Amino acid sequence: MTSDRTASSLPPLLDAVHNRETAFTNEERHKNGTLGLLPDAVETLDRQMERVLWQLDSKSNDLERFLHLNGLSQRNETLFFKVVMSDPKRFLPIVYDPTIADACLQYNRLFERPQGLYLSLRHKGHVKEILANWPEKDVRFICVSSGGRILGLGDIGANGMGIPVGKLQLYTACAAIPPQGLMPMLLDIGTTNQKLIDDPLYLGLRQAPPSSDELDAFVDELVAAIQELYPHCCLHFEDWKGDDAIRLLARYRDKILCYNDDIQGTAAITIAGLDTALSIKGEALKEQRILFYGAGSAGIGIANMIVSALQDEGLSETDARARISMMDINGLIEPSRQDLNPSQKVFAHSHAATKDLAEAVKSIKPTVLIGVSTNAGGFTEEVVRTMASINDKPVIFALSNPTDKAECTAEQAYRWTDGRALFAAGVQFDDVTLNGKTLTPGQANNFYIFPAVALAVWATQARRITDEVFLEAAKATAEQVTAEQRAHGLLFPPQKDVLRVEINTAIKIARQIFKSGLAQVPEPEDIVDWIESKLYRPEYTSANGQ
Ligand SMILES: O=C([O-])CC(=O)C(=O)O
Ligand SMILES: [Mg+2]
Repeated sequence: MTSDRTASSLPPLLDAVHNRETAFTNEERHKNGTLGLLPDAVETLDRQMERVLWQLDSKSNDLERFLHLNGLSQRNETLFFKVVMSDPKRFLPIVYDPTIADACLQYNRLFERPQGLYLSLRHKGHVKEILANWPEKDVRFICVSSGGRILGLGDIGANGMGIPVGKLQLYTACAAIPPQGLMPMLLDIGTTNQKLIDDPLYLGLRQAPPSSDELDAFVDELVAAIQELYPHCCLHFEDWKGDDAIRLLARYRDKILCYNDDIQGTAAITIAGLDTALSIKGEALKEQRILFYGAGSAGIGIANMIVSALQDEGLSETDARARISMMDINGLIEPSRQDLNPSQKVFAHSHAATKDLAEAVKSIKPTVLIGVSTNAGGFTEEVVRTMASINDKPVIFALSNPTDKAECTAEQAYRWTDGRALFAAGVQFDDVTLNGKTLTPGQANNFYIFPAVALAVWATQARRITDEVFLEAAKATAEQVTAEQRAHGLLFPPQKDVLRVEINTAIKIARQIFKSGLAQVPEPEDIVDWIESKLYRPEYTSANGQ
């Protein structure tokens, strides 16, 4: 991200990167020809933010606020980040999950201006030419989705573009990574979503997705083009269909700089939550019996990372896997199942076949129940009450999102366990008051992890991203929950501190990358100062290429 952003061929008021709008001084207006194109007042960034906050207050719902902020991001990038970073607890749920889910469902209808690179299967054989059309020449991260599994919404094809755009905004908002050099990408491979195919306003390819072989060949072409055009670029896979996600990560993880946020990022934040929950319970991970409800890319990713963490506690791989059971839409994963993929098969333990989660909970007696099913309400009263009868402090994570896909709500988890649950969800639920006590549910969302990983990877120019990086991120995140916060049942650091937390996490990860020999820059003497000096700040300064 060393390119010179001071030069631009766009008129100043149409160039979101350099635009200061009413903050252009009279002298600047003379120079850049905007005199008279702006009202008389010359304002500070803070004053401009005051206006945006007023405008947001006057909107009637979060989708309108999302659209307003999205428009702002395309008009004045600095002001956009100033607003979002001023109050992450308030704005993350607006620019990102859960509001972004509403936006993605209607993305083709809300569409005004393209915000990322659309790479259509139609462009097969010409991927490099298409990539070269992107105006920024020093691309450091590409967040790419096929739209095949967006959040808990299923396949929404090209409407999925909202996610790479939103995820990359979080690189900056949560870890102060400079926004230039970040490319959102939608790999338009078609969709199985007939409703969208039939919608006259749909913007993507109107055909069924290709075979996995054809898809892999297309992604191979993409990877080759990226390596040629952007040799320092990290490929961030996001929201692919489960099988594609697992297969593509296995295909590239040892060959190129890449990661899959749904597999590795979600796993890391879940491990961080488990770490905090177990410290509250005063127990070790190896003492737990863990049941997953959902066995797609997120479930498998979390399960595998728990296995790695258990191996670190001294267990063999077989013993570690024995502590994990999984259930999916077709029932408990056990050896008689004929439909299992290789990543699921290793978690098939002898047990009678069942499709009933409550029954599985009664017989397996898990201490930890993790929902990654997108089956809203899957954690029924019977399931949660059974968890409460087995455990003094049941650990219940209902990770499916957006809000209306969660396996249970925070209120249900607390009420059905008499306030004893150590609960987290993929989205933020409000505090719950029960018997005069206020309980604060955690948000086990990968936004605590992937921006920090990206900051460390960018700063160190890491060659590869290993699972150890994500385990380090999990550990560093959990460590930042104070004893006092733990005493209140908080499983994650407060969202208002997300930027500080992730910078601290990135520093720990960077140390680990240097130690592992995967860094491609010399280790600085003072790693803290070194990272701090690279951070983006939403100010109108020359440091931000203004
Ligand atoms: O985006 C989120 O909130 C978490 C995530 O990666 C997903 O659900 O795919
Ligand atoms: Mg995702």
